[in-house]
Order: sequence, then structure tokens, then C-alpha cells
Amino acid sequence: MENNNIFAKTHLVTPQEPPAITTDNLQVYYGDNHAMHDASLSFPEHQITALIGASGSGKSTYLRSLNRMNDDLATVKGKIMYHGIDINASDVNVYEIRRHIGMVFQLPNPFAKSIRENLTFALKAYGIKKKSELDERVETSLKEAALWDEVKDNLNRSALSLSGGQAQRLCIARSLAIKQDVLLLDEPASALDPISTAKIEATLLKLVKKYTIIIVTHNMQQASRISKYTAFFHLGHVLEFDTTSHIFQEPQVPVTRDYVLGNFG
Ligand SMILES: Nc1ncnc2c1ncn2[C@@H]1O[C@H](COP(=O)(O)OP(=O)(O)OP(=O)(O)O)[C@@H](O)[C@H]1O
Repeated sequence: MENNNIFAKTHLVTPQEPPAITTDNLQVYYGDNHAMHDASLSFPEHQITALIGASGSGKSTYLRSLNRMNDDLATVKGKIMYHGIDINASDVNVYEIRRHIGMVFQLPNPFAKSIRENLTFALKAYGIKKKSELDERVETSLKEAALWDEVKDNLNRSALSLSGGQAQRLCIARSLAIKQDVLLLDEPASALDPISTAKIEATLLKLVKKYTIIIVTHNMQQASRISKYTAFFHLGHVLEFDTTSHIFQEPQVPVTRDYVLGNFG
């Protein structure tokens, strides 16, 4: 009956650093499918945390809940605390949440607009109209996302003409332009070549000085290279959360050990 005991052994540390976001007993249901069980985690400010685990273990489900992207798809129970506010409460404005907590998806999704408009679209919706401020936000966000040098000569060209890696950095820049402070990234480099992947990783390592980053990845080397903390998901449960070095060098839970050694998944 080993299967019944898999979820009994967990190892979940609470990082010393102050949290940017925490979840308390987060549960997600797609109809009758209880896809996420009791996820209680704390994501430290200005650190990269990786979410790892086999396909279907609940990583994206959990990540999407953090900025209420599951609202129309699932029932999400439990608390999601962000600066002392439970952002999972029904009376919280989800657009306001997404002003602070942004999402970058696996496949880059630039709008069919110019590079500049991709960055100014949300700013204008938030009431920023002054050209000098818009220009400043465009330049700063593109520089922070390490894209400025490649696009500065023609910001009016279509964002659809960018390469996959450039388009993904533009999507990161979109978050930076509106000064979101938590970036949720769902396998942002899995569709990219190794050079584009390296650029994204280098960008994230710079951004973490100012932003809190939570990244889903199937790439163990990537998690090791860039994250300070790692959470291991298994069949809708978080079984282990610790520093990335502990997770990869001395995992405490047998299922984590099997996963990081490549014995399944
Ligand atoms: N929109 C949805 N509607 C119904 N069920 C869903 C939906 N999205 C995910 N699920 C279910 O929730 C469970 C967890 O899926 P999820 O996509 O979160 O896993 P994952 O670990 O991110 O997988 P992957 O690594 O393949 O992206 C699975 O059983 C999946 O079928």
C-alpha cells in the first residue's frame, strides 16, 4: 500500500527572507478533480523560486492561481497573501492584482501591434498618457529585459516580427513596464533554443534584484542554475520545499529523490 503513504512524508521549509507572497492551504478543484491539495508555501522577496515536478503534478494550476487566472476555470480555496492582503478573497479586484503580479507563458504571446504599443497598451489603460513617461517606461523595461539594443532602432515594427526569444523578452518587458513586482513564469524558455534560453536566464538573474520570480520548469539544470528555492510537486501535492541546493543534493522525500535523479517523469 505504498501509494497511500506517498503524501504522508513531506519536507517544507519556510525561508528566512520576508515573503512577497504566501499561500495557506491552497486547494484547486476542476469540477470533481481535486488538482491541488493543501499547498502552503512562502515565496521570498527578490529571489527566484522554481516549481518542478512531472507533467500533471499541478505546477501550472498552482502558478495560475497566484494571480487569479484560474477564476473562470476552477474553484480555488485557501489564502493567497500578498502584502498582508488575501488576494484570493472574492471582493479583491483581479485587475488590480494583475497590476502587481504578472504572468509570462510558455509560448510568447505578443500582441499584433508594434513593439512600442505592446509596452504602452496597458500603461495607457492605467491612465498614463504623457509621452515622455511612456517613452521612459518603454526604454527602461526593454533595457531591463535585455532587448533594447536589439530593437531600439525601430520600435514601430510589428512585435510579430521578433524571434521567439526576443518575443519572450518583450513579454517580460510588458510586465516590467507596468512595474509588476512578482513575475510568474510558466516554462518561459521551453520553446526556445539554448542561446535564447541562456539570455532569458541571464535576464531573470538580473531582474531578481528588483522582482520576485516564481518559475515553472521541467529543466532541472535551469532550476539549479537560477533558483534559490525549489518546490517539488507530485500528483497535486507539494511534497518538498527547500533551497534548490538541498532539493538537488540532499532531498528529504524519497519521491523527490527519484524525480531529481530522473527515475520518473
Ligand atoms: N483547464 C483545466 N481544466 C480541467 N482540468 C485541468 C485544467 N488544467 C489542468 N487540469 C488538470 O489539473 C491537473 C494538473 O495539471 P497542471 O497543468 O497544473 O499540471 P502541470 O504540473 O503544470 O503539468 P505540465 O508540466 O504538463 O504543464 C491535471 O490533472 C490536469 O488534467
